[in-house]
Amino acid sequence: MALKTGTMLKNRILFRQLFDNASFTYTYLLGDVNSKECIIIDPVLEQVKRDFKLVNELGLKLKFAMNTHMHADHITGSGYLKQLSGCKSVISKMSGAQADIYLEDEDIFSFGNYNLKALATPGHTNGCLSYYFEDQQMVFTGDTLLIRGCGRTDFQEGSPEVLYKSVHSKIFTLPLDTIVYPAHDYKGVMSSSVAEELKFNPRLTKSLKEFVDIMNNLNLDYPKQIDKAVPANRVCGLHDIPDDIDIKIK
Ligand SMILES: N[C@@H](CCC(=O)N[C@@H](CSS)C(=O)NCC(=O)O)C(=O)O
Ligand SMILES: [Fe+2]
Repeated sequence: MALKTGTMLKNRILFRQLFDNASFTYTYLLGDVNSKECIIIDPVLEQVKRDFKLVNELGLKLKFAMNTHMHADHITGSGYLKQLSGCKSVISKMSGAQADIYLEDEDIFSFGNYNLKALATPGHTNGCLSYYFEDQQMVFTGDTLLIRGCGRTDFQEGSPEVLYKSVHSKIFTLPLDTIVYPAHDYKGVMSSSVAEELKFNPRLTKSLKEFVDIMNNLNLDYPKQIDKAVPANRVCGLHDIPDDIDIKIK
């Protein structure tokens, strides 16, 4: 039986930050307590059953499974969530990935009584979007802006110059107390703020020239799942996963 929620604080948003400890990915659940509509941002395939169980326990109805970009390090849970819930999948038009709904810069989308705005923030990939939730002073930055870091720019059409411009023009211009929720953190930090990143981000506080130099010398290994994740994510992740199949990527 679904939990009864929202009896005291009618306008409070239902918000959960969920974690996948294999890929260090944060998945976000946002729900409208009144209408019961909810969305999920950046679901991970291996965690779909956990996330969908939570949606049901909270008495919510999933409207959109959204991605901030075509991920390279994990397979999105969008396809499987579609299969389980009948929700629509959402990604940017520029991502080159299949989805039911495509967003572009400044597009507004809603769940329940709430609106979010898509901000085109390319640089990590061409199709990176950040999702700005002005009403709750939140921004979901995907891999564009990480906490004290940023997405790498050495594959998937990455460009340090483009990423620098995206962050400075689209994220750092948001109200200073906007809370930044990234797609990953590798050090256990869960959120930041625009003010904090403007002051302490060791990459993006530098000049463009210094930033480009840093990004061109990160020398990171490619994500372990890249060869499976990108082709799967191009078709909205995997669908129809039977119960007896171990969906963990070896
Ligand atoms: N070791 C991980 C991949 C780590 C990684 O490359 N992370 C990406 C975001 S996922 S596309 C990134 O942009 N990192 C930036 C950084 O500075 O770490 C794996 O094998 O999956
Ligand atoms: Fe990424």
